[in-house]
Amino acid sequence: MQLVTAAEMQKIDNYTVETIGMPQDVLIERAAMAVLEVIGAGHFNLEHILVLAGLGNNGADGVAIARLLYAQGFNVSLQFVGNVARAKDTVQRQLAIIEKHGLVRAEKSDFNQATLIIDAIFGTGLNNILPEGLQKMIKAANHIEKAVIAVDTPTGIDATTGEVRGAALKAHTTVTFGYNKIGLTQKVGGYLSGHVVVKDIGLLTPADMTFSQPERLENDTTD
Ligand SMILES: NC(=O)C1=CN([C@@H]2O[C@H](COP(=O)(O)OP(=O)(O)OC[C@H]3O[C@@H](n4cnc5c(N)ncnc54)[C@H](OP(=O)(O)O)[C@@H]3O)[C@@H](O)[C@H]2O)[C@H](O)CC1
Ligand SMILES: [K+]
Repeated sequence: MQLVTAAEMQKIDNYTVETIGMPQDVLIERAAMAVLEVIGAGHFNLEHILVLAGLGNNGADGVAIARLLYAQGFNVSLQFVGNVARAKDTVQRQLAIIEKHGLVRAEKSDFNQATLIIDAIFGTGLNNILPEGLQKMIKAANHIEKAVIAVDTPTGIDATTGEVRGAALKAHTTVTFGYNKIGLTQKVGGYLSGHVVVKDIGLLTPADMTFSQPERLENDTTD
């Protein structure tokens, strides 16, 4: 199994979009469908699903997940985390589409009401310590021990090192795209990621790609 850094994953993303010509929105849709497969696998109480979406492509995945759940008749709430005006265009497009589906974003959510939280706040683009307010929200969410499915990475975990950037959501399951990330297998990231499911969403890897970590053989037990 090949483990990758955040930068290596972003290089593969960019190659797939820029060189291969796969539209980003298609990758976002496939990422969302991959998470729905895990949500629907029967291990979670789906009575009230709360999706937390951030301002980057991780958030775009989250809004698409909320839309797919809503379209299938689930009781789903969507809370945007951050300043919508600063959101990437991928997120803006997803928000416009979900609005036309009739789903109105929640301004504030009571985590206690949710039976499952979908963490789509930050993924491999995390590049700094989390804002204070978000750290508080994450610590409160961890305290009530709700079931959390993390999209790509648990928010607050550095995808390359596994270190915590101020605070990090504890996930029951992490659905990560393309390759597993080094940060989901070591340090606190190895613990907070929970059960990691790697999903293929159609990413192509450049033939000349070099990785910082050697590929581990499937039954390789070395740490
Ligand atoms: N692998 C793939 O092909 C696909 C991945 N997808 C998803 O995309 C994310 C990565 O998306 P990205 O937009 O690069 O980053 P994030 O969504 O993780 O972060 C969003 C932006 O937030 C800003 N940021 C980062 N850290 C902080 C912080 N500590 N506090 C505040 N803001 C922060 C940062 O913006 P800057 O302007 O600061 O650079 C980030 O850009 C990946 O994880 C997948 O979920 C695709 O959707 C599907 C294909
Ligand atoms: K996330």
